[in-house]
Parts: sequence; structure tokens; C-alpha cells
Amino acid sequence: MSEYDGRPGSTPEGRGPERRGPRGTGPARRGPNSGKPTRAGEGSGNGSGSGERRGPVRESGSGGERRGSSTGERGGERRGPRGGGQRRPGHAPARDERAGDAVQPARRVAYDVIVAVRSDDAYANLLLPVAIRRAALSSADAGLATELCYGSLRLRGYYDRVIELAANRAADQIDPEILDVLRLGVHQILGTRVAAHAAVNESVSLAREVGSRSSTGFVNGVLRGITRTSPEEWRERVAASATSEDERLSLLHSHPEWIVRALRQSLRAEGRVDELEAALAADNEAPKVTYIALPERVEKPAEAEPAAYSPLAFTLGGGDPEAVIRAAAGLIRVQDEGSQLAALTLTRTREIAAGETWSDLCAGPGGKAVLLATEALNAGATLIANEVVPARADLVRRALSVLPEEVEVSRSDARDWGERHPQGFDRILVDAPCTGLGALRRRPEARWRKTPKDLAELGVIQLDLVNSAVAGTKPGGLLAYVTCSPHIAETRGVVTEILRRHPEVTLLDTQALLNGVTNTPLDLGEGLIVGDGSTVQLWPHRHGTDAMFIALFRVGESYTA
Ligand SMILES: C[S@@+](CC[C@H](N)C(=O)[O-])C[C@H]1O[C@@H](n2cnc3c(N)ncnc32)[C@H](O)[C@@H]1O
Repeated sequence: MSEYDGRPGSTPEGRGPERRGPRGTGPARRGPNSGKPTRAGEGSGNGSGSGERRGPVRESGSGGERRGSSTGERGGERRGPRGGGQRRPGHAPARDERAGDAVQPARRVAYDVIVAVRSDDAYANLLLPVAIRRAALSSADAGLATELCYGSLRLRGYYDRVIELAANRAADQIDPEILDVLRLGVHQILGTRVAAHAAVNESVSLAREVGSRSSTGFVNGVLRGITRTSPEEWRERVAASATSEDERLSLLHSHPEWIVRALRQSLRAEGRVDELEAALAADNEAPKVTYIALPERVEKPAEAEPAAYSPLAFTLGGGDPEAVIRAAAGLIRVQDEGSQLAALTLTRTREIAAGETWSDLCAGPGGKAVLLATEALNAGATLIANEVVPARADLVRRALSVLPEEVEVSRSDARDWGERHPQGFDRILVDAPCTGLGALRRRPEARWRKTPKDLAELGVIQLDLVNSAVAGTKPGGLLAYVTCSPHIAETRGVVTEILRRHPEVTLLDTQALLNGVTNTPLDLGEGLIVGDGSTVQLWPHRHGTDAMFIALFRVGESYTA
């Protein structure tokens, strides 16, 4: 799921995530594909591509390329840093404090995107590819820019504490632009193989471009100080600075404390609380690119490696996902295994009768809808995909256009779907708008934007949507409730409430049913057990998927066919 959490009131249009492009690269304008991921696949929906190019992290063309005229002009005394920036006595100027050293373009791109994320609420996964293209970075530099940008954003919590310890002042006492320079520098020193001297020198040059003259000494001093301590010792120092276990985990794994607590609560409910550190660590790993070959429409490529669980999923040794998708005319797509399994829970756990009607109530941007529609077409059933946000409904239409038959896309608020289509469908998917805590590894800044307050608002929408879906399901029909979040309030909490409100609804044994579909059985913790029913929670650290939650219900009288 994208930064956009799917609530109708929080559309990308409303927030203008790409309001501003990096300096010197021009504004990253939103076009008709607003909300569209900028990499292959279903993107901003649950279980999209990683949004992350994985490239070698190494120096390339350092210092060779000069930026446009605007860059050097910012380095004067225009603005003094707040709290940081004065040269501290005893620190020799860095080599790059000489006038004329230009910042390497990859670093400048990474920096500009980080600034836009902080100051303009931009989405790194949308803005960075545009910035890379506009700066005409080579593929090696694009890899470096991506690593620097994503790493600095993701590990901000950890790096800020390192900076605080090294600078001996609170992060909020440092000028924000200079703090961003330092975050970028610390990531290079502690999180990559970039040579320490290059990281310091480039950061000093960057500080000169974006801050006051005195800030260069500050940046030089702080970063040189950081290079004198090993990464392992920094971890120890950071851990020692925590005043509670939650804070220790929050700092070391760079998550807000409320998310640490939420993951712990969820894992404890599964009887797997000992996996907490692994779960936190997995959010800091880039996901591997997983593809789906739409069943009966396309063959998997010869070099495809079958994935662990979804019978339709595969990985490739490398290559450009866009090229793979283009070559298969869109019938091969990037899709997380968790998303595939969520859709297959609805389609493959009961035989499909020709003539069945299905609906996907929250379809944007269309990842699961394409799989549902393919399964439906293959078995003589029909799907209606629905999405309330117009731009996202367009994405659904586009995603479905790869199929030979037209699939109806409706654009309405699904909270009254059941009222408009009483007992209208044999199978319904509610892939509800949620906090997206299950896909933090895909969106480097997402964890810092979400708040516990989002839960309350989303909880109401989630329940309204499932209530509506219950009313829209034929007696004996199937209803799958899915979120890309392991948060108890969005998962077990919703299921419990639905069962309380609807005695006619039965939770099915989702674990057993899904394990009947997968290539190999999933190692699942204790799901919510109600009668003979159970729920499924997937995890990045255990399954390599997004943390997708799946509950399959039967609505009304028992199925007898
Ligand atoms: C988690 S995303 C769905 C991802 C999608 N199923 C996929 O696999 O690509 C949730 C979607 O629900 C949509 N949505 C939110 N509230 C809605 C409502 N009341 N009615 C219909 N759609 C809604 C959001 O705009 C968002 O696109």
C-alpha cells in the first residue's frame, strides 16, 4: 500500500505528494495517472513492487559532473542554521571546504528527494524515479541515489540518535536542511560501503550548497566524529542511550515506538512474540521482486524460479521488471506473493461454478482485481471491480485492459454496495483501506507519517465496508476480508466485531483452506480461532511477503453444492 492509505478523504490528489520536484529538476507534476506507482506492477496497492531499485552502492563518476548554475549560488551566507552550523573550535576544514567542489549528482538527487519528503510531504517512491530521470543519472548512479535516499529515510530514527550522540545536541536543535545532510552522510558511513572520507567530503560540499558557510564545519565535525566509532559500537551506544525496551527497539530498528508496540501485540496474539526483532528488521530490508503470470493466459518465462507459496508466483535472477512486463503484454506483472494469496483464498478454496458473479469492492489500483478477473474469466464467472477514487479507478481499468474481455469497473463508495446489490454476489473481496503497516519495507518514509490516530478513522471505514459486503453476498457466498496490516485493530478486531454483529456469518478455517492452495504449507502462528474458523497473518520476516491479513467468511446458510 502506498503512503496514501486509501481513505477517500486522503487521496493523493488531496495531498499533492509530488508537489515539488528536486531543485534543478523541475516539478514532478501529477498527470492523469496520479496515484500510479512509478515502478512496475500494482504499485501503490497492497503488495506492490518494492519501489526500490537495487543497484550497487559504490562511487561512480564522483566529482565529474557539475550541476546546473543554481547549485553553487546557494552556498553563501543566505541563511544561518538554527542550532547547528557554527564551526566548532578544533575542527579542521574538510578538503571539500575549498570553493568549487561540486556534490556528486546521485547524492544531490537523493538529498533533494529527502528534503521534499520532509518539507512537502512528497512520496519518495514517486518522486525519486522522476528526479533520477531528470538528472539523467547513469544506472550505477541511480542505484546509489536510491540506496542513499531510501536508506536515509528508512533509518532516520536510528541515524538521528547517532547524530544526537555525536553532535551532543537534540536533532530538533539542528537546522532541518543540515540534519538531512547529516542523515545522508551517516547512512553512507554506517550503512553502505562508501568510503568514509568520501562520505564526509561530499556531505561538507552539500552543506556548503544548502546551508551557511559555518554549517560546513559543523557537518565536518559531526561526521568525522562518527567515522571514529565502528558501526557495531554505534549500535551499542545507541542501545545504551535508550531508557526503555520499547525505545531500544524503536531506535535500533528505526520504527516509531507505537509501531513496535503494535507489532509486538500482534505477534503475541499469535504466540510468536519472540519474532519481534526479526519482524522489525525485515521492515528495513528491500523486498525481492516477485512476479505473477496470469493463469491460463501466459507461460512463466523459462528462467523463472517458482516462489515458495503462490502457485502463480515466480522470481527472476535480475533484469528490468518493466521490460519483463512489456514483453508479456502485461500478462506478467509484479505482485507480492501475499497479495496473490489473498486473491487466491477467495478464488481457489471453493470450486467455481460457471455464471458466478464476484465483486472487488476496493480495487484500486487493481493488482488483485486483475487476478480475480482472470480466475473468473477462466471459469465462466464475472467480476465487477469497484474503486471510489477516480484516478485509482482509472488505474484499475488500465490494469484490467490486458485481459481479452472487458471487465466492468464501477466508481462508487462501497459502503452502500450491499444496499445497492442486496445478496448480489457469490464472492466478494474487501481489500480494505488500512494503515499499511504490513508494507513498511516498500515505502521508506511511511512509518514516520502514520499515527495511531489513523486507526480510529480507518476502523470505522473497514467495518462499514465489511457490513456492506455481508449484505451484498448471496446466501452461502464467500467474503474475504484482507488488509495489508498486522495491527490487531485492523485484523482480529474487525473480524470479532463482524462476527458479533452478524450471527449469519461464519469464519471459515482460512489457514487450512489457504494451505490447500499454496505450493508448500505456510508456517502460521495461532490465528484468531472462532469455532472451526481461523485467520491468516503473513509476515515479511517469516514468509517474505508483505504482512497481509486474510479472513475468509461464509455468509448466510451453508454451502451445499
Ligand atoms: C488497500 S487498497 C486496495 C488495493 C487493491 N485491492 C489492489 O490489490 O491493488 C484500498 C482501496 O480502497 C479504496 N477505498 C477506500 N474507501 C473506499 C470506499 N468507501 N469505497 C470503495 N473504495 C474505497 C481506496 O481508494 C484504495 O484504492
